[in-house]
Amino acid sequence: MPAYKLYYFESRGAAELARLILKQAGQDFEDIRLAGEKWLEKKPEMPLKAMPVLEIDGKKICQSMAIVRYLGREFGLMGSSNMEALAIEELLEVFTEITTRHVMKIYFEQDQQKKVELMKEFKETAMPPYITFIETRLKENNDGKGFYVGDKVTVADLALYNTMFSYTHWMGKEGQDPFEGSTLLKALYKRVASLPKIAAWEKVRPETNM
Ligand SMILES: N[C@@H](CCC(=O)N[C@@H](CS)C(=O)NCC(=O)O)C(=O)O
Repeated sequence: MPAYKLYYFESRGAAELARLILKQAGQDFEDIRLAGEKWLEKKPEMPLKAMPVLEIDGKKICQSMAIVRYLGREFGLMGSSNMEALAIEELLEVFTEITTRHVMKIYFEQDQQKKVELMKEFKETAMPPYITFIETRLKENNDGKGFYVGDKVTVADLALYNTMFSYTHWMGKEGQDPFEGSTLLKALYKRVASLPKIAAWEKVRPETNM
């Protein structure tokens, strides 16, 4: 097995899905969290002067979603067929779209009142079509009672858990739940959160705002 080092800031952010995959796979890795001066010292060594970066036996690889797909394939978490892999990748793209189209704008809004209004609009207008889509896909597999695809956990389930955790904590501070009423997704969230390796990680991982 190669030696893995995962470099990121002191947050879940764009690195947490990779961490979850490594944890679910039971794979040792160095979880290197850089801040301030330490980041500035290391930055020149990073391929695109940004993180996350996964170092595999000394080779530094960037781009969070490429890292996620690589780790998913490496540890058998990208489904059991090309069709399952397609559904997983489709979901990953949905989350990327939600982040770039909606979440970034809200996150960087400086005016607190405007921010809360944007969150409300996000929950009431932007999210429902995505939730309907994800629930429809989920129902196509075992009527939504198991995992997102197939009969075992994949990167799709970890991504759902990760996104739901992040949005719920972030918007929960403003009394908003973007997944309100999504019983199927909430049930899947619980199934993933109670996987022994994920539950163990959630207990010990550093608590961060994002
Ligand atoms: N497309 C890249 C984006 C990487 C990126 O922009 N990372 C941010 C943090 S999420 C960063 O390192 N910014 C540089 C800095 O803060 O100095 C990915 O998905 O990995």
